[in-house]
Amino acid sequence: MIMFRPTSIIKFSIIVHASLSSPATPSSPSYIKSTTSSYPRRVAFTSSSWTPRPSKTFLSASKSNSYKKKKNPQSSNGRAGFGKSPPQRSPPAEASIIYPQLEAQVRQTLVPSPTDGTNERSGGILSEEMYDRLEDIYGLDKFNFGGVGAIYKSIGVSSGEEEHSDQRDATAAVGGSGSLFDDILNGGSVDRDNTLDGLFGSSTSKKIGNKESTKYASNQGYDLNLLSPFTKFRVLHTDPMVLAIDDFFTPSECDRYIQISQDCEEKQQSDTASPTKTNLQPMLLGQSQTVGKDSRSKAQRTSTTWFHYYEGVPELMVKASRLLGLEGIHRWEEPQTVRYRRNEKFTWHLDALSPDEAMNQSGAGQRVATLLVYLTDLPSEDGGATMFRDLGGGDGSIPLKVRPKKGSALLFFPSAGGIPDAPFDIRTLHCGEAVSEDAENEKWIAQLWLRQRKYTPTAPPGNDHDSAVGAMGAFCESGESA
Ligand SMILES: O=C(O)CCC(=O)C(=O)O
Ligand SMILES: [Fe+2]
Repeated sequence: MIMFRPTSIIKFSIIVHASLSSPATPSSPSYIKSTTSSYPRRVAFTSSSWTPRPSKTFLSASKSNSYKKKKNPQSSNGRAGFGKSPPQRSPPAEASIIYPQLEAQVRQTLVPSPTDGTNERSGGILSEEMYDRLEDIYGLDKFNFGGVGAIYKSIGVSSGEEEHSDQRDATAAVGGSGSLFDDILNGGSVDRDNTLDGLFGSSTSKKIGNKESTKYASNQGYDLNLLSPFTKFRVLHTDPMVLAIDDFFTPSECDRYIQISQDCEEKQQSDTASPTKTNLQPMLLGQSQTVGKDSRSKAQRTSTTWFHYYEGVPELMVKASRLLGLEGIHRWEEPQTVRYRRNEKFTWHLDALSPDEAMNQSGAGQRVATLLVYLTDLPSEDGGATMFRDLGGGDGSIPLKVRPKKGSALLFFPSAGGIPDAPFDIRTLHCGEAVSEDAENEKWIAQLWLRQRKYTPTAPPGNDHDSAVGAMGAFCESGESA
């Protein structure tokens, strides 16, 4: 069965190989299960209530025009520039069966990264253009707010007057509207100029008052500005943007995340403890359970996932929020670690949620950013790369393969920036390549998804964002976890 039809852009009768990675509270108290047999189960999702309006232009294409005034990284080397068609691509056969090739119009919006720019090398500084794109397309106006030679964007918390993204999100979560997704689901219309604001929960129609701003700021309890800035960016793809941040985690941070996950596995296997807010033990989920409450999203991955208390992973919460320039952590889903043993993988999927899932879960909305941190190194012969089927690497190779590099983070945006009025960017179709049978290391990643608005965690039991403030504060002060 054809699962996704990019050809039907206009009447977007979506058939999604539905969200494959949405977390869920496990339905069974037995957290360890090895049910890999039903892979890959393909289930069509058809939303009759959701029919985006026709659209003639592509968001990224229209955004592209403004960048022509600036230094266009594509023009210098004769590669496809904004608005031009990249070379024809032949995606891997396996993915084409499930997800047909992108339609020509959509392919035109793929803008590969330059091969000769400084951003290609690890250690490069993110260019002004990239900051602009992060702000204009993805709504991140304080991205990384620093860096040697980069644009300094401080996250101020003292005035009480500044309108922060999370504060706006909090407003939206308690009744603010005007978001693209609200609009799509309600069958209304949305002004193109408001689309990005809505997408990222930053509707200006309901501004938050000074009083609430002050309260929010003073409750924060940690200062992200104390962290030294990230400096090692690689722009792996320009549009849609895929970034690597090579100085995200230290090797010891990587090791600690693996260790706490493994410890928990041992304890749960020997039935000596289960996760509680006191022991902060992460919760280990079985394979098929990692992918959602609903039957649409079963068993696409053969890896194992742990859900962590926010409080138990302050490094991740602090660094992720600092990278994206967020005031608070309330929009992050449950932090996760994932282990892929030899031969394990995660098949082609989109991280964006189906519209109904996005509107459930306490109105948290769509997944707007995926951040994953590689906790182990895997050389190319060992497999385990994150692969983007329709994006090209800097050398023109397809698919774009991101090799796991210990401590390096990968950031991309599953929903904004694609086809206007569609809640996900189908160009970000990706997978976790199988780890080779004889690979030296297992592949481990830590992972976070950012939602449009405040998210209510469901696991481990009693998990909540606010409890992490103390641990995050301690980490910000000392640069080390407590
Ligand atoms: O493991 C990877 O490289 C990708 C993981 C992923 O795409 C996901 O968990 O959604
Ligand atoms: Fe994914």
